[in-house]
Amino acid sequence: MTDLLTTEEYKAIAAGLNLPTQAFIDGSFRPAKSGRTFDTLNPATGEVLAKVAACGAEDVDYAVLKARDAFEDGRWSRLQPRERKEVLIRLAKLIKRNTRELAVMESLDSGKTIYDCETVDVPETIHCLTWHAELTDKIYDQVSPASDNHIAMIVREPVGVVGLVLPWNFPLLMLAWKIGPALASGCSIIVKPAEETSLTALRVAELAMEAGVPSGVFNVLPGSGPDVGEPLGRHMDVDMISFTGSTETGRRFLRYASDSNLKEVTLEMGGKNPAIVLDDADNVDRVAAHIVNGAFWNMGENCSASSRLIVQKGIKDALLKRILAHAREWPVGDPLDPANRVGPLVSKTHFDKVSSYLGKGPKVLLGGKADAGFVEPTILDISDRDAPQVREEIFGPVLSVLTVDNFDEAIALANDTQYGLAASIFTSNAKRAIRGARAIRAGTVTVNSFGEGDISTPFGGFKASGFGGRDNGVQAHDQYTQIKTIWVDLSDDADEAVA
Ligand SMILES: NC(=O)C1=CN([C@@H]2O[C@H](COP(=O)(O)OP(=O)(O)OC[C@H]3O[C@@H](n4cnc5c(N)ncnc54)[C@H](O)[C@@H]3O)[C@@H](O)[C@H]2O)C=CC1
Ligand code: BAL
Repeated sequence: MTDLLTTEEYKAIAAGLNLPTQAFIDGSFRPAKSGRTFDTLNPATGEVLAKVAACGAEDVDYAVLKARDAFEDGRWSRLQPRERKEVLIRLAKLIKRNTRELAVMESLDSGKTIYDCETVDVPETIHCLTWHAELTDKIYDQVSPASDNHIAMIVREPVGVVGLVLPWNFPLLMLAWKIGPALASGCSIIVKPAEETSLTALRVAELAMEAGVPSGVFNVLPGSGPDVGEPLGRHMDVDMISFTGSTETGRRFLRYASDSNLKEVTLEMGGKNPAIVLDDADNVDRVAAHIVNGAFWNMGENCSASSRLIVQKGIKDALLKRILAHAREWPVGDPLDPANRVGPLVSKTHFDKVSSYLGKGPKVLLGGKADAGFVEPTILDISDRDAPQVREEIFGPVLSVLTVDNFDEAIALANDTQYGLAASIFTSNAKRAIRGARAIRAGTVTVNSFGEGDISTPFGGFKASGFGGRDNGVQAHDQYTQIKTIWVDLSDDADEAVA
């Protein structure tokens, strides 16, 4: 980890940034064909950071054409895996060399704290790209035991032209989660960043060219969901979409695919993630620190945020006391001040949505205030299990506390949601921990901790949280490859037939 700078030093870097604002297609920056732009704002100040190209269907068509050309002529898709690996490792190194610039750009554009950008987002982006690069030449094809008279090879081939549709909560890291395995697999990509946060994806595309990714392989189209996401989702020459965002928009991508060419679709969507704390949990202070981190990290703008604390009544008072103490240690304020852990929410629209859940109904144990884009870490004690704060994904720093009598009730409540992305369970009883982890219907369950795992472990959801594949892990490469079976007849008859 690099040493953090002072706020003044970060502001000086911010003032000197050269922000990328145009679309990146076929190896160069260019304006939208319509000439239109949109304002991207700094959520901490509300000021316009830059005017970014507002792409549309004609830009999508052009980028798909270029990505298809690149894919078919093999300039990337048919390189030796070892060669792709070397280029991607160079890209990871270039990102590392530009850590400070990317961290500040990310913080300005999204409101994420510079502390998180420098210590998590940029380093994890580098780690993710390096990991997938290293995997490129270590994945083997298979030979089936089907028949002595044949060789039946099961080979992986890149899917083709893929659209990567990104959210705004981890702009760089979600970019890395998708471009890492997509590029390693040999696909050509069209990235559609969230309109709130286009800048770092554009800068990474430029760095990818510098690293040696050939033109046409890595394209970035900033613009709105309806203007860019929908034409990409409906395009007849896009082979696959990998999406992260809301469940509502995820459903749309399934419709786009079924209305067009039945492209493959993988969806990583929302969550209403439970953290269960049983009476026998060890080290209440440590549990409290995990709960607070799970709920408030990244302003709660996290699909796997622990947004429902399900606590057994015997431990509730002691736990809440420690949770309140930890939560008070999360300073809110200027995201370029490295002491702050909570910055502004990403946009006015999102701030209004999160604010609408505060102050109505449930008992407020902490926080509850929202002002000028910033929302205080808020803890609500709730008895109504159908309250919107219990049912809906708030995607802000709001923790809902629900009290239960026993283990079975806790598991039932944990599963009483349309979502199934992540969960945690805190207990000193190993059998209950495993039984609970198996019983919770979620893609990732952490025991006695909060976390999303590691780049080596697959990430995705059950139920309305996920569809069609996993990010991360070796399994991420499954998304971006097709399996083909090739039969070779070895029998003498076959030779005679050929002769
Ligand atoms: N699972 C996750 O990581 C995320 C979940 N969310 C949830 O979604 C809620 C709404 O946030 P949004 O930014 O509106 O999410 P969203 O799902 O609408 O946006 C995600 C991406 O989809 C694109 N998109 C939006 N509408 C589209 C359309 N009609 N066709 C094609 N593409 C489209 C957006 O431009 C963006 O790139 C949040 O409050 C949160 O609850 C939001 C972002 C990430
Ligand atoms: N937490 C990483 C995935 C997401 O929030 O979308």
